[in-house]
Amino acid sequence: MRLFDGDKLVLASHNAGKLREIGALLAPFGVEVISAGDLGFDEPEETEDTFAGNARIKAHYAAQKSGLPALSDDSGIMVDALDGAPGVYTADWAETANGRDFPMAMEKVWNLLDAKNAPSPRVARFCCTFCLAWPDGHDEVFEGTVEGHLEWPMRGDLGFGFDPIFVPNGETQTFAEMDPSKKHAMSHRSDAFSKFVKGPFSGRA
Ligand SMILES: O=P(O)(O)OP(=O)(O)OP(=O)(O)OC[C@H]1O[C@@H](n2cnc3c(O)ncnc32)[C@H](O)[C@@H]1O
Ligand SMILES: [Mg+2]
Repeated sequence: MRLFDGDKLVLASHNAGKLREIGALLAPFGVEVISAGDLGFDEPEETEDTFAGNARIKAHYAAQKSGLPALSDDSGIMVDALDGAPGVYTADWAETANGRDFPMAMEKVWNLLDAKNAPSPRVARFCCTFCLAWPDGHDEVFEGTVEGHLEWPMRGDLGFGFDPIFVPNGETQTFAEMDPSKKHAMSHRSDAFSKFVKGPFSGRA
């Protein structure tokens, strides 16, 4: 049985970094991928306070509009000494009147940690929740994490978002210094993707 009619999947994200990474993860599966932006879809409001809740909003919105299965990614960074912030609100912390400013958001996180005299290592984890939604309204959710800590100053210009200050456990490079294939091997996104592959994509690689 084919899981997707025409093997076409909408990626319900407007984040170029995520689209690049999910596209690379999906590449071996022979699925035709089209992004919500390519289809001219706007971004639904992310009104939930959980990764799964917002992932569901984005995936269902794209599945309903396109009539195709849609895969969304809601993600963020949780810092232990900030009680899990910015978490679900990671993108919001970067919002300015002129668009998103991630260096500013990273500096804000670091300054808050300094203000609290948070000890080192400043433990943090990236979380990623995928939602695969079908036009008939059902969905599946897959969650992934990667543990690590934050370092300052920012290092590296690969990756996106908070990558320049996140060092995964057992590594010395930030995600932004790593070759993308190395980040793929250990990231929260690849952790969620491995569960996705064991589900709907089982046996297809
Ligand atoms: O909602 P979509 O359109 O998918 O794109 P977004 O950028 O708004 O994505 P989120 O709402 O999920 O916000 C999560 C933010 O967390 C950050 N983030 C998520 N995964 C990351 C990663 O692998 N590396 C660095 N930062 C990441 C990134 O800055 C995102 O903007
Ligand atoms: Mg978003």
